[in-house]
Amino acid sequence: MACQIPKFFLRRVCQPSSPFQKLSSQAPRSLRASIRNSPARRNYATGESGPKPKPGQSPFKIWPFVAITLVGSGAYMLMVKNRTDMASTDKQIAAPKKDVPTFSPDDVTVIFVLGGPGAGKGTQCANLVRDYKFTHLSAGDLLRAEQERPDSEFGTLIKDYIKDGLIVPMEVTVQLLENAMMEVVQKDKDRKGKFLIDGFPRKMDQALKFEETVCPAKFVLFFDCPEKEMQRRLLERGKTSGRTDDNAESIKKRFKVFVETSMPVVDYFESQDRVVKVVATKTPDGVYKETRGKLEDRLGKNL
Ligand SMILES: Nc1ncnc2c1ncn2[C@@H]1O[C@H](COP(=O)(O)OP(=O)(O)OP(=O)(O)O)[C@@H](O)[C@H]1O
Ligand SMILES: O=c1ccn([C@@H]2O[C@H](COP(=O)(O)O)[C@@H](O)[C@H]2O)c(=O)[nH]1
Repeated sequence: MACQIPKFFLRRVCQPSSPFQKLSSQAPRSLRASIRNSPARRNYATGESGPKPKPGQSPFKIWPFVAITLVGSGAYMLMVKNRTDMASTDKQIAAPKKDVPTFSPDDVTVIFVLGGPGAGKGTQCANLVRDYKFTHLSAGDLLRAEQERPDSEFGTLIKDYIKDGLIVPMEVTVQLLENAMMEVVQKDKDRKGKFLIDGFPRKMDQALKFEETVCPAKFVLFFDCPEKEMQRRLLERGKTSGRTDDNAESIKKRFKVFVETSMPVVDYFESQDRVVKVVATKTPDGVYKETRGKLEDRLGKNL
């Protein structure tokens, strides 16, 4: 079970190092030496200097220490109480945890579509929409649309994350996906219930959150393509796409995030036998043939 540590405590305790730790370990030797050898330090460390006590008088005056300790403890307890109250207020503000996902997997089919940047996810999703009446929801497209929405409070944040190929905090993306699914389910009776969620989940927290609160997925459709080919495709696409992340520098960052953050998600689903893998190096038609065949095998008449 996860350890329940109050957030304020974590924030304080998990700082990598205090300024003082940094100072003592990273400061130049001369500065460190001058701290070690200061007169104040010598005084407490050796007891060599200072006035001598009278006979029968304790060398230490104890009351100032007792007073400082009592005042200090009182202040600390007050601070802890204050922070605890703040933490419980946070909990009241946070959205209530849902007990069940919004959509049941009995009514709604969700297939996550993953693969590196430029592997051909969008291209193959378009084919599947045409032939099997899936609804295609690209997490990247939804984020780009939200970024452009005039009243969005997340516009700038999304813009910065996308440019650097980073994963936008999951709450934003999961909510955008849930809203889009709800809209389709409520409006379009024909298409209700069959979703290709493209380019998502790219990070474990997204995967867990989505399956817990929105809908458990059937499996991941994974397009496997080497970086060299993906880079070639993206640079070609970059000539006309207008995307701020289809350039050599952003592509490099996106590949790194894909390997370090998104591949563990594929491994997680693989460990549950929930990955359908397609080789994505052939022509678009060749890739589609394999995709179709494997989906028919897996879904049968539900495709
Ligand atoms: N099998 C393929 N062979 C060659 N080019 C392809 C193939 N599939 C897609 N492409 C081209 O590569 C580019 C990237 O394809 P696509 O947009 O489908 O990839 P993606 O995985 O959705 O990318 P991203 O994750 O960046 O959104 C496009 O210009 C597309 O036309
Ligand atoms: O779940 C997601 C999906 C995407 N992003 C960000 O969007 C860009 C572009 O995604 P594409 O799928 O290539 O259109 C991606 O690099 C991320 O920065 C995200 O944050 N979370």
